[in-house]
Amino acid sequence: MSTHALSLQRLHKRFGDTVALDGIDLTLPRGQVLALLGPSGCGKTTLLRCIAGLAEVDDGDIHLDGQCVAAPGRQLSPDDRRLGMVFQDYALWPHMSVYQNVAFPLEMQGVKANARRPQVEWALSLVGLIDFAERSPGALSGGQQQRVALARAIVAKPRLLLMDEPLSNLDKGLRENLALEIRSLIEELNLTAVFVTHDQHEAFALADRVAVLQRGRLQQIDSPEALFHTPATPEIADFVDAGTLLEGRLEAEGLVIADTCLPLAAACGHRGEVSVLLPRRALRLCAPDAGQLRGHLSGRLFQGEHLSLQLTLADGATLKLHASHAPERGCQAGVDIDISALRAWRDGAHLLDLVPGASVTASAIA
Ligand SMILES: Nc1ncnc2c1ncn2[C@@H]1O[C@H](COP(=O)(O)OP(=O)(O)OP(=O)(O)O)[C@@H](O)[C@H]1O
Repeated sequence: MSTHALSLQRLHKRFGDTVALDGIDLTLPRGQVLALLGPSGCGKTTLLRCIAGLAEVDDGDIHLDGQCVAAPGRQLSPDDRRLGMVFQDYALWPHMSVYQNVAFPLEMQGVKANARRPQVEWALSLVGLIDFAERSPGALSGGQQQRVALARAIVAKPRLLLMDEPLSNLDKGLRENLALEIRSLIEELNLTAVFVTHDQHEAFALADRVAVLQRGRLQQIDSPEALFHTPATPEIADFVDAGTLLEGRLEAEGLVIADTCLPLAAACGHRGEVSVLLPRRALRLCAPDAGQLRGHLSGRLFQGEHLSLQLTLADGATLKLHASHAPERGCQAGVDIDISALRAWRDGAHLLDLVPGASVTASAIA
């Protein structure tokens, strides 16, 4: 039997001329949570719908626990896939009580009323809503309604939990709390889950692994930490807000960014235009004349644990960095760069080795 709860091979899906999924391959081990992350229109909802059985694949196949549930000419119905689903807009039945909503999947499976009760009570207790069983969904807050949807999704002990933007209708504080609750529920029940989001914070908070989709293709699949610290392309770096992206140039003398040459400790084979990622952790605020780059503080946001800063350089480029102290907005400041933490690509996709660990001093280009 397959060790993977979910396995997708060469998945293709078109809508007329639009290629929604363009050859997706991925596997998900049992007990893991996978986020499908990407910009609007990248294909993440289509992928979730194909897994759920709500859309048919054109090519490729989908296996759940080693069982083929979708392939050209083979399409197991959603009910036969034994999945739990949570939708962005909760999708609760307004004319049914909370209890009846949660009991519904069991009823569909033909579980007798007296056998349903302990399972429904178990699911409602898990989401902290046992005292709300007789209420109608309309008499609950958004967060409570999403918990009911979660209880309904897990009540029949699905082999895979699918969630479509489960937190996006909730306000920030509630989103964080519910993310923590969902995460601990998933761990407690050892569930395998796939969820769709366009918000990297939601993906990072809930997932063990994050799959980034762009234009129907899987661009990178990694842990949240690896995705954030080692994005595979500038586009992904930009999407997960991994720092500042600048256009630069590799020359014999070193890496040129914002008219400043950062000498590399050893030569990098490539010469020419590059995209450079400067993660916040690579930039340290210092006195105006002490760093390799200098500019004025154009943004300064107090965020509790740190200040979130923007430093605009003479050429108009703006660096994003964090600091614990900073002068007021408008003041001049310098930035010290840890070149070993930078990433650079040529042609927008080919990662270059910038010689990690180099310690640099900068020289201005005339
Ligand atoms: N039923 C449909 N008919 C025609 N085109 C569709 C259909 N469903 C999706 N598409 C197209 O397929 C592509 C992928 O859509 P999909 O909804 O999967 O993207 P998404 O990443 O979930 O976007 P969003 O975050 O905006 O929901 C888009 O170009 C979309 O317009």
